[in-house]
Amino acid sequence: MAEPGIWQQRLVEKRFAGGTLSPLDLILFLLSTLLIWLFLRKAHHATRGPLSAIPGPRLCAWTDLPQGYWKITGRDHEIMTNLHEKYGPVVRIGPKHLSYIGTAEIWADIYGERVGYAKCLPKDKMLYDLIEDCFGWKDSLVTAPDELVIRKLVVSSFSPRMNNHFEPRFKGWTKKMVERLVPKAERAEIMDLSKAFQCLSVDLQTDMILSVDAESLKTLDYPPTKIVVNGSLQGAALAHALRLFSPTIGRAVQKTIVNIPHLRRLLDNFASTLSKRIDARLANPPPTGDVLTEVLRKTDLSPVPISKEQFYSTAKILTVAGPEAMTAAMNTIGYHLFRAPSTFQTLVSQIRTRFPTQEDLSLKALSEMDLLTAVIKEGHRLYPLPPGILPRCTPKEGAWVQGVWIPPHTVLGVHQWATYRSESNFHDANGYHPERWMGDPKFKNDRLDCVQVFSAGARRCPAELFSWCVIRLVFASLLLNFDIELADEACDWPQQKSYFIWRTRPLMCRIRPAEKKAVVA
Ligand code: HEM
Repeated sequence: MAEPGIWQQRLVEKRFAGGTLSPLDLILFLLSTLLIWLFLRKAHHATRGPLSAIPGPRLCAWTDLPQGYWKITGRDHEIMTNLHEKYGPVVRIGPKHLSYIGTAEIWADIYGERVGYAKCLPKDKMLYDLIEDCFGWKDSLVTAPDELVIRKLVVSSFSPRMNNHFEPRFKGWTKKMVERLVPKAERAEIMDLSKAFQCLSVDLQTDMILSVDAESLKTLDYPPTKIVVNGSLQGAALAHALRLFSPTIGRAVQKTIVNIPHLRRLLDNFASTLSKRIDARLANPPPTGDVLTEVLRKTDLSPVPISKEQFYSTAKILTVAGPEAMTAAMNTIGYHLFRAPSTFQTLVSQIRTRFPTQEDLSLKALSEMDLLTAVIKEGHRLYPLPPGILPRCTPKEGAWVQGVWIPPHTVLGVHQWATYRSESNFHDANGYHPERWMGDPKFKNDRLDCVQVFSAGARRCPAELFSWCVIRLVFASLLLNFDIELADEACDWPQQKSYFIWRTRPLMCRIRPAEKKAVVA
């Protein structure tokens, strides 16, 4: 076949020679010129552009199709880890997409606050708008620009003072979880402990934020929120992949998916239940106060008004996103702890010695237990949420990362799974070793500060302290009251797929009353 340029030249020669250039010929000529120009531009960007020096699969420099495909497979975390092993700490995974193995400095460069231009790199709209579109959470804290006042209000609602204030409430809910598990333990049942984590998180957080009992622990089954989230994950990954390729097609597919009657009904019920709960809460302020009390109090003092829509969407996202993250965290912490008999036994004996009864558990005392802290950190490291990248976008001035100038409108981020499974950061990176967090000399070269499961900078998780308090209480309560072993059915737990967040597998465990039983007063 003749090259396109030669073919064009012939067309022009032939037509002009005969003096008969028809409108169709002219259109063909212009179209082919345009295509050639687009091709050359793409080729230049792929092979000579500013990102061309960064290694990666060749096809990725030309198109987003490979990374879109990886997202749909649910195996993005493993594929990316292999790519980093092959190409190094920075990989070009799309024409304008970069993935990094994190270090403390890289986290700060990408997610930290910057001086001189934007306060921090903005979130990539391709992903975050999708979350907003799917659930209709317009301008919530997650998608609002960073300087917005709403973030300050939410952060102050999760302050250390508020955590102390809420301690009795946290303890009340963990005790309720224990009470619900006692009959199962007495029958030595095999059960999905993940359901208990999810129910506790939903009930505790709905109570803490809206002073409403969501009643999930009553059934010990997944609440409707989980069904909606699980049902939407793969569809959202498909829409995201298509948006990378063509935002218009991606949006159209996403609209079709969310309008599938069954899913639409679930989403609508879910949205209206949440709205009704917020309305009811606003109509009847609770005497004891909750997160919303704090947000409302600060809103009154704020010089910048918060729109009703933003207020509602933020309250909704707090009651939904929180439990998902907490459940995923508790699943990985539990799974890894229960399959490490010696760590498990040591922690059990530390807890049962220090706290004779459930009532003796206290946040302060638990925060002093180094092994408990190490077990939580190691669980987070092995299955972080989200496992992939929290994508950020460089502004029109571009940005400097590790002394390298990254051009404008490049999407980049630290890949958590690849970072935490990298042997360059951790000795035996795939192994479970809580002792690496306790100064064991075997792990003296570990780069512990590259683990930032709550992210870093101005948009880091506002509920980190809260999450620590609740997770410590939950595990202390479980180990104090029950003997727990993983059931055979849990053997495929690690084969989880990730669609931005984990699609969690059941955590099947056999629970029995603790041999030296603690008193649930
Ligand atoms: C172990 C549990 C948790 C983990 C690992 C976690 C992790 C994270 C991460 C990595 C981010 C940054 C997301 C991004 O940049 O896109 C984030 C943001 C956020 N998290 Fe958490 N989170 C947890 C628990 C919670 C809980 C319990 C709540 C609410 C009650 C919560 C509310 C939020 C909100 C509202 C944001 C958005 C903040 C912003 O954009 O300014 N998280 N979280």
